[in-house]
Amino acid sequence: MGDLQIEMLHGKDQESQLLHHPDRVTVEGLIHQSLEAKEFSYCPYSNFRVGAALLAHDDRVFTGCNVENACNNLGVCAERNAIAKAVSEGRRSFKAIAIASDLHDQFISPCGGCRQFMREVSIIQALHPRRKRNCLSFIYSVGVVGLLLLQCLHFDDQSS
Ligand SMILES: O=c1ccn([C@H]2C[C@H](O)[C@@H](CO)O2)c(=O)[nH]1
Ligand SMILES: [Zn+2]
Repeated sequence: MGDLQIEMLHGKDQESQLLHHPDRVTVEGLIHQSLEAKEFSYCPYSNFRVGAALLAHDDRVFTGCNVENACNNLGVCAERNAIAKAVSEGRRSFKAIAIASDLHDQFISPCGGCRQFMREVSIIQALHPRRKRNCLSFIYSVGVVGLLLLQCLHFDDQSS
């Protein structure tokens, strides 16, 4: 992890100035855990391993990997698994999520279903590790939650 590089993808918008930015140690730990979670990926159909590490507001980390199924549409993405684990253990408020794949020169971008899930729990900071010229770098993406999925389904008063 010594050669970790940080690239900012977004983050200059006004709302991102108000966000809590995890410190470097936290970010490195989160990325590391997403890479570990990737090792558990069950993906015999796509052979595309994904791991996610989700940082809750109380600093607990919940990991998830993609879990595929012979019945294709039952497969679950890593991000959604991590979110479901965290919510089922009482967390609803999050600081950031790291998402790792085996892609080399590109970072992974969550699918529409995961964006809808992220929208529900207001995840707006995503860390996308990628390997580039033999060193691990990642994109630090900060955005406005509504931009995860334009005009997505949401209800404003479902705080309970
Ligand atoms: O952000 C993503 C993108 C894809 N996948 C999974 C779904 C499927 O199992 C495999 C190929 O799309 O990767 C994730 O878990 N997260
Ligand atoms: Zn997804």
